[in-house]
Amino acid sequence: MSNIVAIVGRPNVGKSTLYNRLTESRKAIVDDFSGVTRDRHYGTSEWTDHQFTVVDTGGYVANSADVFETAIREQVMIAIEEATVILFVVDVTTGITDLDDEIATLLRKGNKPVFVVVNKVDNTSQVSDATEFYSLGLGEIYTLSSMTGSGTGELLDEVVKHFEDVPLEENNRPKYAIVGRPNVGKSSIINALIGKERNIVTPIAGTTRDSIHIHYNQYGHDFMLIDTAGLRKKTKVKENIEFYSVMRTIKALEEADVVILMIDAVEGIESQDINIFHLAEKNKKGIVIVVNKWDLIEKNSKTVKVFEEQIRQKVAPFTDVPIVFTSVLEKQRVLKVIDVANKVYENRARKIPTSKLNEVMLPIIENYPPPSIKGKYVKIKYITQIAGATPMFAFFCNLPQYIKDPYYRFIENQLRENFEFTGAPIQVWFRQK
Ligand SMILES: Nc1nc2c(ncn2[C@@H]2O[C@H](COP(=O)(O)OP(=O)(O)OP(=O)(O)O)[C@@H](O)[C@H]2O)c(=O)[nH]1
Ligand SMILES: Nc1nc2c(ncn2[C@@H]2O[C@H](COP(=O)(O)OP(=O)(O)OP(=O)(O)O)[C@@H](O)[C@H]2O)c(=O)[nH]1
Repeated sequence: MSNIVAIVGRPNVGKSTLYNRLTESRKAIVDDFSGVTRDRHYGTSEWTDHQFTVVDTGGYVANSADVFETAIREQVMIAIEEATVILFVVDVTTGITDLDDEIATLLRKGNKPVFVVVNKVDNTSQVSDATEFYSLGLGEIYTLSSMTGSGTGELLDEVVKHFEDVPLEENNRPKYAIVGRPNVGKSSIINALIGKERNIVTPIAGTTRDSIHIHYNQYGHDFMLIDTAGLRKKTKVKENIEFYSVMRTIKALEEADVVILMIDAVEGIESQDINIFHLAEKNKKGIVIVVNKWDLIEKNSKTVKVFEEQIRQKVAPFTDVPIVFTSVLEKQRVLKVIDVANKVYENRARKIPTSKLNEVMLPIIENYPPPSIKGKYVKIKYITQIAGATPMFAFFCNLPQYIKDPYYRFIENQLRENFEFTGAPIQVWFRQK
């Protein structure tokens, strides 16, 4: 089950700074991905063996003054519905404002754990000022400085206590999540697949508000579809549609084995799509990209190639991902999506016997050994696939610390060229032996 920590609060209290602080351990990985520096309001974080997703609501609020209070109120409501834990950020330098009071009222009515985070407590002399925030009526307060990071550890120690344990698998059927921005055609493709049977499908497990699991068992296929469609009716503020769908998407994505990311052919791949892609990649999910509404595109013999190249450029470096062009409206290639998702599911579960792995990879390494550093040579002795849900490989060698990024990439590419892992993220480690 996913654990989502939502950061709420009025503007300028330091939500983004806290968000950056909480996700910064991952920054090095995130920075590897080119082209996604802005518009990133959610990321993964870790604390004492717990992994969770942090969502910064701040970035979603509209600039215009007349919608923003409505927007913030709505966001708090969405956070109450969708998050595991809510961090309510307030500012010690301003004290309690009217908007803080209003947010507190909503949070008191909600049934989710709320942590009052009194930010900008940069030195101990401000700690006593923070006691004012007890009057919000939300229990314990946590003073911290997002700028320096002091106090975040104490907060996270308490936050992780509210996380749900990973539940037993509800079954071992493959789980495919259909995700994508609003209006891209998620409901349409699910309807095309399930047709009238949809009506007799009942949501499985948890509340009806959770993402809906649909059991698909036709034409020799047996899998679960996780549906994130149909969220638009719930919110009035345009920006919150995005926020809402992000929360749902994170949940669906974490539950899935393969993520079917739908992109609108007319709008092309946008930063939100790329963020979802990277989130799926970081979570080691299989990925299929579906370019829908292909009927609306004027095509010539090169169009598919051009589209594919543009998409691969944007999602780089993980480009070994299948792309299917569909028109759900004209029922084109809808079943192909499922065939491809099945293939990716297989690829993600693929196990290469150690003997085969060494037989193929050792000669390649022999021909292109890691470059020597300061006259020292890395000698790779043998390779083995590590047991797990996703493809992971350990390369045993004398000087693992001398292996640099380009060589990791080379090895990954060689694994992909010689074995079939299309759509599945691969992890490669060099280990001392
Ligand atoms: N002194 C001090 N300043 C801080 C701290 N955290 C954030 N700030 C400052 O407060 C200002 C607002 O911080 P943001 O993180 O952008 O606030 P926000 O809540 O995300 O704002 P919106 O995006 O408008 O919702 C910035 O100038 C930060 O540098 C802190 O711990 N101490
Ligand atoms: N031209 C064209 N229109 C499509 C296609 N697929 C879906 N649409 C239309 O796009 C609109 C949105 O489709 P939905 O299936 O509701 O999109 P959604 O992704 O479920 O939207 P949310 O519920 O907001 O998340 C509808 O009017 C569909 O008829 C397609 O392949 N071609």
